[in-house]
Amino acid sequence: MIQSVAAIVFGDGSKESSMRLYPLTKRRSEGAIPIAANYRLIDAVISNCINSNISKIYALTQFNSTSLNSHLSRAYSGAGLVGKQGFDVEVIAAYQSREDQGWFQGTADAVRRCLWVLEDDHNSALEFILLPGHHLYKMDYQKLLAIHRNSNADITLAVAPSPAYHFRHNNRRSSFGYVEVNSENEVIEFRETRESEKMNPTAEAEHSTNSKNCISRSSYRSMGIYVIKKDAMIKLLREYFPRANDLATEIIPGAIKIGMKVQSYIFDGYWEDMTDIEAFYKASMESTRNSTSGYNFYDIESTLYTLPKCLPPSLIMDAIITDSIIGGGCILNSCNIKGSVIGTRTRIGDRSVIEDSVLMGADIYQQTTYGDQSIREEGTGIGIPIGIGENSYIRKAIIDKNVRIGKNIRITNKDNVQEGNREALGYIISGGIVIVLRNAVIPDGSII
Ligand SMILES: Nc1ncnc2c1ncn2[C@@H]1O[C@H](COP(=O)(O)OP(=O)(O)O[C@H]2O[C@H](CO)[C@@H](O)[C@H](O)[C@H]2O)[C@@H](O)[C@H]1O
Repeated sequence: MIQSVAAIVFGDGSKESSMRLYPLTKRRSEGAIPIAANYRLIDAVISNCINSNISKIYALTQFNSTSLNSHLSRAYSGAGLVGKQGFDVEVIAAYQSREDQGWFQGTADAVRRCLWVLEDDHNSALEFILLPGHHLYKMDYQKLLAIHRNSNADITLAVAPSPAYHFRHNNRRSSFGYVEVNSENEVIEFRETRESEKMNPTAEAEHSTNSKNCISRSSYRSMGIYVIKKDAMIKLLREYFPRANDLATEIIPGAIKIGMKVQSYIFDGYWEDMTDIEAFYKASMESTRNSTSGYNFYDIESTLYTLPKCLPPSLIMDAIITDSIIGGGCILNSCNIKGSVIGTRTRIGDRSVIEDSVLMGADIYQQTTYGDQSIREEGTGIGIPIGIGENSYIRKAIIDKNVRIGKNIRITNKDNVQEGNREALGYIISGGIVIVLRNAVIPDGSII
């Protein structure tokens, strides 16, 4: 068990960052979003820590954190639950004190205000690995740590290739870190680009190859993953930049400026940073295919851990299912499911068709009163049980948890709307994908 390093996982800090995956983040933080039927996004980064033998993990949580805190403490506290002894996930929920008033103002402020925990005598960590809690990727952090130690860096950033690709395919994201490195992969420039800065991708790509000052410079995207020496972290946060709130916009560029050694670790594996609904939808669709691209949920070398659930096996009656993943405890009648993710405890009625969709399932099995057929009123939501009713058709949609969808409905984005807020009706359209809100009721016969 490696004790000299501890992980700090960022839960979700602000209203702004939570808007990226809205409405999935309406009542939960990004890391608590269900993925691939059985898991939560944060399971990927916690599992990376466990599989990299990093035994001490702090999770800093703040915004909409109830379900994240609950998941982390039930799945990973007390060690034994995921079958791994000696690992400890400690949730540090945002707090206020006599000295520290107000909420955490950003990633740097959050870490600074937890330094008293991180500096505690029983904490033997000499390095911290700082990790966003909602990215989907598999990384052996020991490789990152080896680069950090071998280069004797104060800070090491994990970076991904192809910034130009990122610009083309992800122009909706609010910010990202642009990293330029020399031939030794030492970071010589780090710039956080906000949405307001209109950056021309072609010009950026050229800049990286035509740069005059360096013989060889390459540009990368920061993954928001940093290893920092404990001493450097304390000095940066307390002495050099005591008022800085953000690691990416203030601390990392500041460290380079004052001459600290900032190294890069180039990661070329699958990485999805879930910057918007389309990215989440794409990653979910990839999970239904047994291809080499995308996140490998079936890799026995690096298990994806989560909260073990006591669920019965899925009951599949006369259903036709292709290219899909089905979570535990589902009840699937004579339905047709294609290219979809079906979350735990999903119930689908006869003759319904689900295509290219993500169903997040339910927290409970239907109780008789609310879903009672005898009190059902046609054309209203009254009496509709949790799940998908009979003879319904859903295509290219994300159905959040505990949704009650009636019979004879169609959710296909029939008017091909790209962006639309219909929260009052129980759904939002983002990037052409219909997202039905958690706990929403879609009455019989609805057409979306
Ligand atoms: N007070 C707080 N408490 C707990 N958690 C908090 C927090 N404030 C923020 N977080 C969380 O910390 C992570 C980093 O969030 P930021 O909003 O600072 O950066 P962003 O994700 O835009 O970009 C970052 O990640 C991209 C890659 O996705 C990089 O390119 C870029 O340089 C980097 O800033 C997110 O998981 C966020 O939810």
